[in-house]
Amino acid sequence: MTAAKQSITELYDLIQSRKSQPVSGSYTDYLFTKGLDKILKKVGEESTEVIVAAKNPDDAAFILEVADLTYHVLVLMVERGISLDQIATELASREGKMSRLKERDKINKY
Ligand SMILES: N=c1c2ncn([C@@H]3O[C@H](COP(=O)(O)OP(=O)(O)OP(=O)(O)O)[C@@H](O)[C@H]3O)c2ncn1[C@@H]1O[C@H](COP(=O)(O)O)[C@@H](O)[C@H]1O
Repeated sequence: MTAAKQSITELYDLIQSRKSQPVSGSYTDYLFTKGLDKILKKVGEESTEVIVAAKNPDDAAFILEVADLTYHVLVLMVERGISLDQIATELASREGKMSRLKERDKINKY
């Protein structure tokens, strides 16, 4: 497993454990206690921050905002009971579909 895959999986598992075994004072626990609307608000805010940072040449700021958004999306997935494997399966199912669509577009051009 690559470092990126491993760290996302580990973070997802940690977030999931915060849901099943709440740790008082934990930010993740705070989000789960507040509930879905609060998590959605954070995902919205963090998405906007990613958009703003992407327009700035400062890579460090952009990376920080993408990391914040990633964390909050993982919290949202755990809240909704969606696993990383379910997302991976959906992405994998597009592989063939996307190349078929590209082929169809090529054919339609001529
Ligand atoms: N990756 C993160 C992470 N990214 C961002 N954040 C928190 O997200 C918040 C975003 O900052 P904001 O200023 O937007 O929000 P805020 O004003 O602090 O809070 P709000 O009142 O707006 O909700 C900060 O408090 C960050 O600490 C995170 N909090 C936790 N994690 C990871 O989650 C794991 C579990 O953390 P705890 O649940 O806190 O133990 C740890 O390993 C952390 O690495």
